[in-house]
Amino acid sequence: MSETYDFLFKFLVIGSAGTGKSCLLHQFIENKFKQDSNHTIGVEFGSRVVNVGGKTVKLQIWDTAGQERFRSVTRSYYRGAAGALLVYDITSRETYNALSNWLTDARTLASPNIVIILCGNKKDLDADREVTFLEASRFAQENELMFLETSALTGENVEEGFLKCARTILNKIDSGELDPERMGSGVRPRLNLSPQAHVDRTPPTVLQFSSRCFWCV
Ligand SMILES: Nc1nc2c(ncn2[C@@H]2O[C@H](COP(=O)(O)OP(=O)(O)OP(=O)(O)O)[C@@H](O)[C@H]2O)c(=O)[nH]1
Repeated sequence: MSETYDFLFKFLVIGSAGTGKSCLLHQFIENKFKQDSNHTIGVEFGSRVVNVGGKTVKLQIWDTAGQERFRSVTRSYYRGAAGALLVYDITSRETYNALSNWLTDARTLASPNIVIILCGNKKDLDADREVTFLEASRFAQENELMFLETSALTGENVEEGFLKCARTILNKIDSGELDPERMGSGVRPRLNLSPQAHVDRTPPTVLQFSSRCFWCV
């Protein structure tokens, strides 16, 4: 018997190299810390079905490489994303300073209405902190972003980050602000899932320089 989900959301994980994007995705999908994480080459992909506000939502998550040399490849995956985790490392001011550029890319290449949650990752390394919670929350407020500090290592706030973003998108659909039928909305309503839908967790997969995703055509 096939099952259905209410919505399919396209998500991005973006931010500078080494901020912990792949580890956040891995923690969200596999529920454990990814040991020996290497730089992402191009993009990786993972998915998980979640229940948010009484709705079943499949999140299709594209984890992009942070290194500059992959920028042209990763940019081609932005189009049609409904939500994004914008990640910096609380122990690296350099990654925080780069946020404006990432934000511009997301709003230009994905959609001006993309729902973005700012994640200050490596919260467990508080002793090495270079960015305060207060300044990052101000940045978030000024740029209309949600904000959380996360730790892919301990799992703190990781689930919350993805779910908060999904919940906000659902609220926009409910209020009529986001039309899921519109091309490029990053949302697809009611599609059939495989029979194992209730446990569907696609582990992160490396998609090196693959052709464009189906959302982008
Ligand atoms: N202490 C701590 N280390 C982390 C955390 N998240 C990631 N790391 C470490 O940070 C390094 C980079 O993590 P990745 O997930 O590969 O970073 P990335 O952002 O995907 O990097 P790129 O693929 O190059 O863009 C690795 O050594 C991880 O072990 C965290 O929450 N806490």
